[in-house]
Amino acid sequence: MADFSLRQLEAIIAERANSGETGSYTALLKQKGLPKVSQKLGEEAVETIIAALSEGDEALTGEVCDLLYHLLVLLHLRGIPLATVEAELQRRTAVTGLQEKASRGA
Ligand SMILES: N=c1c2ncn([C@@H]3O[C@H](COP(=O)(O)OP(=O)(O)OP(=O)(O)O)[C@@H](O)[C@H]3O)c2ncn1[C@@H]1O[C@H](COP(=O)(O)O)[C@@H](O)[C@H]1O
Repeated sequence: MADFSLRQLEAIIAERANSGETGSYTALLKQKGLPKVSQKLGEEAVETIIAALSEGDEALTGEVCDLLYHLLVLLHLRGIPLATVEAELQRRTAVTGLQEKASRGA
């Protein structure tokens, strides 16, 4: 269990999204399309914020799982591999967050 990674969940999502199985929530989400997945991601983000501010660790962990799952489904629908996100995060480790913000001209 400790070895489980987001890469493995990404692979499960890809397999289930393309399965077309009626019992698959991932396949159902894919069928409903990017607007529905984006809406769900927003809902899960709000639920995560509420849990962070007013609920216990177990509830917050559950909401973070829902959030990460829907984020991975969104990336799948947009055709962006998790490896691309990881590569960008790795690139950003070369600078501090404030330096990165300044480089964007913000
Ligand atoms: N990690 C998840 C995961 N996290 C959350 N969810 C689903 O996300 C939904 C969020 O709950 P909500 O109450 O907000 O949504 P809802 O009311 O069901 O949906 P709406 O009516 O709002 O559209 C629930 O149906 C959860 O089951 C997930 N569904 C699937 N996975 C993973 O994806 C794999 C494949 O799932 P299937 O595609 O269903 O086989 C599973 O084995 C899991 O590993």
